[in-house]
Amino acid sequence: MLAQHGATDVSVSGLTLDSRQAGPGTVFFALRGTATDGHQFIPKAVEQGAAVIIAEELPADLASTTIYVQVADSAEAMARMAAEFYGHPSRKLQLVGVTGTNGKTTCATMLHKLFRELGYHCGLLSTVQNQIDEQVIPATHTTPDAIRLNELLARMLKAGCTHVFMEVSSHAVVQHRITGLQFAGGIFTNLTHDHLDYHGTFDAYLKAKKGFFDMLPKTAFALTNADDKPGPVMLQNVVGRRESYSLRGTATFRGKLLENAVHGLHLEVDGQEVQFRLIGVFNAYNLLAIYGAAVLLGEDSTEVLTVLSGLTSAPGRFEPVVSSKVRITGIVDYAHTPDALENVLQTIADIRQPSQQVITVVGCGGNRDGAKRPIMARLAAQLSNRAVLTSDNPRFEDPNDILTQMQGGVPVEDLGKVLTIADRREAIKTAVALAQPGDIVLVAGKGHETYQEVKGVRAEFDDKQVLTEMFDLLGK
Ligand SMILES: CC(=O)N[C@H]1[C@@H](OP(=O)(O)OP(=O)(O)OC[C@H]2O[C@@H](n3ccc(=O)[nH]c3=O)[C@H](O)[C@@H]2O)O[C@H](CO)[C@@H](O)[C@@H]1O[C@H](C)C(=O)N[C@@H](C)C(=O)N[C@H](CCC(=O)O)C(=O)O
Ligand SMILES: Nc1ncnc2c1ncn2[C@@H]1O[C@H](COP(=O)(O)OP(=O)(O)OP(=O)(O)O)[C@@H](O)[C@H]1O
Ligand SMILES: N[C@H](CCC[C@H](N)C(=O)O)C(=O)O
Ligand SMILES: [Mg+2]
Repeated sequence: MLAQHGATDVSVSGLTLDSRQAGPGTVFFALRGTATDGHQFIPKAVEQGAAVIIAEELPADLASTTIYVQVADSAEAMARMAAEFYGHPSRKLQLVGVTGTNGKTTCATMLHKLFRELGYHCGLLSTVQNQIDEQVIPATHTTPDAIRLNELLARMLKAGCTHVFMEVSSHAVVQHRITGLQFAGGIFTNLTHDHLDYHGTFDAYLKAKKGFFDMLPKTAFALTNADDKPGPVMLQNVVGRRESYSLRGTATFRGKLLENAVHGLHLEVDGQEVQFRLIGVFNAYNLLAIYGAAVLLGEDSTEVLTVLSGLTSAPGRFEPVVSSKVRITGIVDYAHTPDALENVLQTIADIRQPSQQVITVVGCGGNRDGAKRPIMARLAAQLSNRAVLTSDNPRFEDPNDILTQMQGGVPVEDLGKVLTIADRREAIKTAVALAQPGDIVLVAGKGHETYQEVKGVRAEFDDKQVLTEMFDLLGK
């Protein structure tokens, strides 16, 4: 705290970072955002009855009935106060965070399913949804802001949860959303190209992820992917227990790929042969991470593998869509980064029959990292027999501008394979019409999402539903 004006004792009814939510008795935190500066809204929060204002800079005119506290970093102060206000729920839970470019939702969701099957009450905080046991609480972010996060953890604790599995996005680390939490463990999946619009450089992105491991206490485990180049970096100077998993070399948890087939992965894990329902080498890594974390949390390795072998992945992650009306296999996948798209297309190449053609529908989100657009289009064109470039969530950008940037990445020799159709429904329809019996249509980028966001408006759109509709149409 740098300075304080006003009374020292006050009863607080709630915390908020948004002046529009401020009411009598609330504490309003003025945050410097990316679009606007919360300090501008201090008068509005006071007008709405906020009892306390926490800010990096105080206004010249101070209201006599309000307490003003000046701090060096409002976001950090908010996170610490939120943990305190909600009674530090993280200290009474086994809280495990998963970070990395890809695989967070898969690992967190499957850990939640696993621990439910093992008989625990547990919470989940993920991109797809938050959960208390099977009760679903909609999610707006991969990692909620510190106030919502601590509030959810407190609810989970009250509901009897012993374990909580959560995704830790790089935005969350930088914005102090997880500051003040006590983790029992941290998992690193991998680090590849994404979010460079926000972090500026790959190095800054790496540092953001590393920030999570640096805050782990001595009692926590830090479990990293030894086969991913930045993996070992995550463990540098970590005070917690340093653990790793690998498919290739020495590590705490070792796996060996025996078969990657259409019916699932066959792996040897710590000397035990297991058949899993998930497909793709990338999922072998996810499974090893989940297994390792469960063992580090004290579970029996054989029991963990037995339960894990029967589990399916998170919604919209390599999810098959089939119809009795046509002999085309649809796959809906949330691949929205170059690495994810390459992995998914490589997985399809590994498991398909030579006669099966692959038709890929893909777009890139607006108001997000533009540098990944030409790369994703190139990968779609090179690794598929046909590709239909389309819109993802254009947000506030012109869909045609995004598509022009994507087209720029298609190699000249692949141009003949590529169609561009801005309307996602039409794009899926065209891909299905191009497919011959036996072929595979991959619809990438939106996975579980049930909307398409255009100019701030979310219209209903579900890749799985549209694919099914198109299959039915073709089958008529
Ligand atoms: C880029 C980013 O992370 N933005 C987040 C950030 O918003 P911001 O910095 O843009 O906020 P701002 O609009 O500039 O406003 C600044 C402050 O003024 C306040 N304000 C604003 C208007 C007003 O009338 N009154 C008022 O008090 C705002 O509440 C805010 O506290 O802080 C907000 C409050 O926590 C978040 O909702 C918002 O997430 C936006 C919606 C978002 O799209 N975030 C994405 C990029 C994100 O966080 N993604 C990651 C996952 C990424 C991954 O896949 O790895 C995630 O964890 O979800
Ligand atoms: N371990 C992995 N390595 C590389 N790619 C992966 C891995 N796991 C999943 N993927 C791919 O990335 C996509 C997103 O996976 P998932 O949702 O689990 O990641 P995430 O890290 O939660 O993503 P987000 O940052 O958007 O929340 C999947 O649909 C799949 O294509
Ligand atoms: N967590 C990612 C999700 C991207 C999903 C994709 N469908 C898009 O809208 O760009 C992000 O916020 O960048
Ligand atoms: Mg996620």
